[in-house]
Amino acid sequence: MKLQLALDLVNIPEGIALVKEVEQYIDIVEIGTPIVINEGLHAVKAMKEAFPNLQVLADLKIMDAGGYEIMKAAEAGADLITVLGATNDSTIKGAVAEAKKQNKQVLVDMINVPNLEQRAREVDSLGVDYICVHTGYDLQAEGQSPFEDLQTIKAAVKNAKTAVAGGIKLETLPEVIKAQPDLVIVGGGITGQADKAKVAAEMQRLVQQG
Ligand SMILES: O=C([C@H](O)CO)[C@H](O)[C@H](O)COP(=O)(O)O
Repeated sequence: MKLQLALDLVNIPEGIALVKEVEQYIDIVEIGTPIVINEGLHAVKAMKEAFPNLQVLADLKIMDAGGYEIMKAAEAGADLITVLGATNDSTIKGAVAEAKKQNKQVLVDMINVPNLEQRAREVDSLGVDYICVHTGYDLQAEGQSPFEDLQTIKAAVKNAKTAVAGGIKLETLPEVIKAQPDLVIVGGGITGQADKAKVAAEMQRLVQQG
């Protein structure tokens, strides 16, 4: 099981400073969608240059032009790129084909997919690397969480690895780990803490313990 730190509400220098605090406790650093919107793919390039030993995920949430957008993220140095499960199969197939060519990985974000079980099975047959359940900020604010959805995809997905994101905190991490995802994605649960290194270290301990 791996731990991914999601950076969302920071600029490039703030993001690099933050990762320096927790670098040894994480496997993957995510350049979140808000950063890509603010700073472009330069943020991915800057993070990869600053931390060549970490994997960098570009949270592009690709909805169309799958092959082209994967190619651009790969050029910037991304190791993993997100595509939305809500899009059509052609976009996902194009993304997967380009990612394989570039030796990169595709994480499909199932945010707001209504027929989760059925769509997870379909997406799983398209050769993607990860299928991720995700409760976004707006539904987190309404009290929702991704924990039940994680059980659903764990039962449905046979080929891809599974991932979970959305409001995970140190207190809720043991519940998440019980469902045995391959990847746990944490943003505010680390970035919003006063002692980020302490929380990240404890999260790493729990995740590695499985
Ligand atoms: O993907 C995310 C969100 O949609 C903003 O782009 C976050 O990175 C993801 O939800 C993880 O962050 P937390 O919910 O703060 O753990």
